[in-house]
Amino acid sequence: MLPQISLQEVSEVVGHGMNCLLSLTESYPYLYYAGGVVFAAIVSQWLAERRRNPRGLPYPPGPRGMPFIGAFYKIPETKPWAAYKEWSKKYGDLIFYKAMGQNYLIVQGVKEVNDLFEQRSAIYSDRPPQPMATDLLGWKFNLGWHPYGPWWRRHRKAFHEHFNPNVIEKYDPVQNQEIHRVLGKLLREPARFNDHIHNLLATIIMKVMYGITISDDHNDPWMTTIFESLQTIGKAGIPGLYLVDHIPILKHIPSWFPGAGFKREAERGKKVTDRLVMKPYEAVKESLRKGDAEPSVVAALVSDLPAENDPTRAEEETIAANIGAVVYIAGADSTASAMLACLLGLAMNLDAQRKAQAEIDEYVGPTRLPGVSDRPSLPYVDAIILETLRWHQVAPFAIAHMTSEDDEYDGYFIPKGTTVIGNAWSILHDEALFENPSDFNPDRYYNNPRTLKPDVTFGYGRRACPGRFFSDRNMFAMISAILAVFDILPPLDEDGKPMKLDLNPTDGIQSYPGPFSVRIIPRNENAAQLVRDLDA
Ligand code: HEM
Repeated sequence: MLPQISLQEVSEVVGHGMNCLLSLTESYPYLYYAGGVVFAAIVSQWLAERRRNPRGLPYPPGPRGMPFIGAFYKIPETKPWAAYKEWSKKYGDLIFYKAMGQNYLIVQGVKEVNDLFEQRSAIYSDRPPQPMATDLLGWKFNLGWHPYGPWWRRHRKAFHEHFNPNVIEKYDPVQNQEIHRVLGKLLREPARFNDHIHNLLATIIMKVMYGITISDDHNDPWMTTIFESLQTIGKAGIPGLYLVDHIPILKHIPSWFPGAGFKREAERGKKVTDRLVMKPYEAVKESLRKGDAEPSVVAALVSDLPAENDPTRAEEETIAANIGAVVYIAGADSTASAMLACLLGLAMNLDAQRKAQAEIDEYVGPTRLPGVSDRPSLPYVDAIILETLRWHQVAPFAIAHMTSEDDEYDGYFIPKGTTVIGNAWSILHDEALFENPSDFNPDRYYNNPRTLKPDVTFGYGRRACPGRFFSDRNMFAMISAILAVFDILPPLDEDGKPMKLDLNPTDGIQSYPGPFSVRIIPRNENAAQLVRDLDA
């Protein structure tokens, strides 16, 4: 998934951007020409769409807005997933609008999601171009932003070989070792649970991918590079915030050119991206040369590379390095966000917690932790995972898809190049499908196969998250282990009464539960001793 940046921030950036643009046009008249190019592009897009839609089919319903800027100013700033759900009362489950010359389609019904993303996946699997992020800042490595085509397919295949459900069992030893460590940390420093959970996922992924152990130290050099690169991509990760996203030809202007601040910004950021992708990759290659490499995905990819003189070698090396970097970027914080939501939900529903603990006590007993092999006997823990993924959307809008052909659906015209956004939140909070959808209630999934599973939380069609099996296995191992030895309780107020908790998810491409605290307390002395023994 992606770094967190809220729409509030986006709108501040855009507002600031507009002011800057106005002052820039005074200093750099070529921006008037750029404005002219945008204007011409909008007009030619309009003419082309009329030509390609000879029967004059309407667009799906939606806010129409003002000439040229379209409905840009109507795009909801906070909790847009809930705002779009409100819009559906007026427009239905398919909402279309134009903003700054770009077409947007919001899809928020089970049927529409299935009809478009799944049944027509051949034309609903592209991504909107983001020249600032991919070409200039070097985030081309991220398969999540690759255009739909052969290069994406080769990355996805390489990824799948190492993360499909039949092979991920091999990562269990790393996962379990790190879970034992984190239980020890939760016992010693329960108030820092947020840091521990983030660090746990980062550690598992760096070990699995590169065989690299990161330290708990905030200055760990690997973590510093990752953090810096997330900062550089924060703004550029939002498609359309930079002029160059609208006029890609601007990427060729030299960085010394007046007004080309974005090019200088990109040059600095690109160096960080190169470090992110190449440094750990080179470290693995070096360890392989010296013969002391830890087993890891990247070590396996490097070992499988074609011979030095093979013409495909360079491309295969790029794919190996790219896969290494993308797993951290896509996998660490997303799973951490879901894990934190789970802890919060459990603290809000002690009854659910007791049911899961009773199940664990009965089938696993007090002398060991549950493992993935116990899963068939622990259906309530499974219900907790499903409910967590339904209740809190880590990526409420997934990553935007784009149509690669014109389409007709239900009597409407959907042009090629439309940005298509699935609203998983709206589906998974539909009162017609889920009673009291804002409640964290795993009972709705317990022994109830008819309840809609939260699959859309992992995205759609051919672009659906390829890391979901790994993440699911991590979540089961972590949640069952935590529940076996700890109670997760709400904080107490001054009078010693449990405080009310709330999910209050953050805005952004990637969403986290709002700041909260819980008390994490060993269930009994036996459980505390088990944690100490495992962490020794
Ligand atoms: C709870 C955890 C996770 C959630 C909720 C999640 C969710 C998502 C979503 C919504 C997408 C976009 C799908 C679309 O565009 O339709 C996605 C893409 C992706 N995810 Fe995950 N993810 C999680 C964990 C992971 C993990 C652990 C990995 C790596 C091991 C991973 C790797 C990826 C990759 C590589 C993509 C891009 C796929 C493509 O564009 O073809 N994710 N994820």
